Amino acid sequence: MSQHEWEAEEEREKPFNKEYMRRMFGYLKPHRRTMTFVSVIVVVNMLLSLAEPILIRYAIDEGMVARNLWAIHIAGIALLGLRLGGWLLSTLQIRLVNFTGQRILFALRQELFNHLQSLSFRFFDGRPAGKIMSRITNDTNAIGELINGGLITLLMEATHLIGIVVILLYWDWKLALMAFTVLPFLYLIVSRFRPKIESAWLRSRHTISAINGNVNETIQGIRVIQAFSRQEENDRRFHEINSRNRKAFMKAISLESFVWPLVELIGMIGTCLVVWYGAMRVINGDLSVGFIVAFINYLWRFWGPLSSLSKVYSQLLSAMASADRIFEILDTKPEVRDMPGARPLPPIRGSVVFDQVSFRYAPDKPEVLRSIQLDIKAGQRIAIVGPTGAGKSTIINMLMRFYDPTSGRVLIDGHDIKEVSLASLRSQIGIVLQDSFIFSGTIEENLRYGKKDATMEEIERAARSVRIDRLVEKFPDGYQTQVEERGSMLSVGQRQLLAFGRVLLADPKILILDEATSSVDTETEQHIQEALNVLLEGRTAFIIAHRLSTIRDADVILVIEQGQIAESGSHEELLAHGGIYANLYYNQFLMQQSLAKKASGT
Ligand SMILES: Nc1ncnc2c1ncn2[C@@H]1O[C@H](COP(=O)(O)OP(=O)(O)OP(=O)(O)O)[C@@H](O)[C@H]1O
Repeated sequence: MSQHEWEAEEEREKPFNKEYMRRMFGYLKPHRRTMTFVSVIVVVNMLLSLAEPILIRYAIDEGMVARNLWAIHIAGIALLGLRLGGWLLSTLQIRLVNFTGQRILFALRQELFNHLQSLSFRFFDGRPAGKIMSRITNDTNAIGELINGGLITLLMEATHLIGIVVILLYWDWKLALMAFTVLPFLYLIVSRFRPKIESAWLRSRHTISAINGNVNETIQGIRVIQAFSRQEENDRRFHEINSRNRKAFMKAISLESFVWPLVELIGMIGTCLVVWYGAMRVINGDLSVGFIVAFINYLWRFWGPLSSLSKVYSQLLSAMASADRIFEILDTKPEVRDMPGARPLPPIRGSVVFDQVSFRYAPDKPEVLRSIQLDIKAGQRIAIVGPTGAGKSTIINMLMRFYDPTSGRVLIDGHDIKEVSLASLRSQIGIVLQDSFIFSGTIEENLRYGKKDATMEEIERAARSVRIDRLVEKFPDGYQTQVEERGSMLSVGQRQLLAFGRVLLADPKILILDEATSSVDTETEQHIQEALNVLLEGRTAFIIAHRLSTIRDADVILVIEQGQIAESGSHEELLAHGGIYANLYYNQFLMQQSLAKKASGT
């Protein structure tokens, strides 16, 4: 799915979906008892609140009109009691609902995060990271809010409405129907404007995520932006998105400021009708003053729940869209996973066979690897060379089982890697990528990534072997030095050395290395070369090679072109063959080396 298709997908609002509702309720199941208790509290609280106008009626008719001071005292104390009871129940209700909501949110976020980590690379291909992140934060919040606030509001306001309607009809159905004559108008207005208000808010939310995305990209790419002096152009783009957000917000507010007061006005008309007709009946002696005051009090309480319920409905639809996105992730099964009954891969020596391996990234994409046949002995060093996009990294992806071949098999020490457990496979293969990913934390923690239970002695030994001990000594905090996110305080060469240390600690039998193309100073280059020799010692190594020295030292050089092994053999054999490699060597590698020599002045 392309980014544009993806964004279009995110824009859609989802209709009510029973299945999603059932699944969302599933998260309430472990809290069934608490929620039942909360429901009882909500209903009791509503009943207490519904009793208030009855007491007011009593105070007026039996107290003020009948001039009975006791009735006024009783009503006053009872009203105070009701409010106190209501306060206690509300405190309990708010605490219980919010705590439960947080627990559900916690579980949902945790489930999503765990699942995300298990998903195969294919899932992440073409899905922008920002969007995935917003699912973990915003979408879980939307569901949490619905469960938290929405469902309780629904229960509370529905009880309220039903209670009021029953009381009003029971007390005086004619007067009640007179007040309800405005309901169809209210319905018309709300149903006409609510979708407009909602879509304005939706636009406002989407433009806010576009703003976030833009700021994020600017921070990530600030070096390139400043190097290319793109600030003005970026300002212009940001201004455009920012204006879209302002406009969407203003539209939403304009609509709201028009609609909700109008709803109140119409409700007021209903109340006025009751006041007018009711007052006449009071004058006629048909109704008491207390009755009409209490009746009007109920009517005041009637319009509030109506608009709350309409908002809950919007909340429900937006939670549906969030549920759709969250369940899409939760329902995606990792493509690459352990087969039923997968055995652990026993400790390996490191021989690798590619048996007619072909691969395409998606069914509608062309084949990226075509019938790759390879037979590598344990301990051999393989340099993979070839033009960009030839399929070098894809070969590595097959070996790590980041993707499964479309056809063919990969065997390690004779074991088909599809039949062994992923954890046992990957723990025996080490990988160092071009731009080594360094996590925020200390240098020690980053090294320990290779072996959780490594002793400090092992860590120091590994650091010495890959020459990062000198770097560590330079920092006052030594191994406890905090490296920022992505290791931004370290140079490219230092990051590479740290990644070497990490892999060395893991001590894998097979090593995959994507050599950095960026040039580093001669001293670091020398450190890297020395560290590399230590690292490669006694391991089968696959190196996507850019350095002439690595290529020349390799036991086998694989020349990949358009997803096929175009040539393979040792440096001397391939030069003698006079094919693609010989051409590459004379035209590219030798030139690179002489340029590098010139640059370093040697
Ligand atoms: N995740 C992916 N989804 C779809 N196509 C991909 C994906 N990764 C790579 N490709 C395509 O597969 C082909 C081989 O890519 P690969 O990364 O293996 O090339 P490479 O030889 O390692 O290139 P480079 O030297 O530039 O890193 C390319 O045409 C590339 O566009």
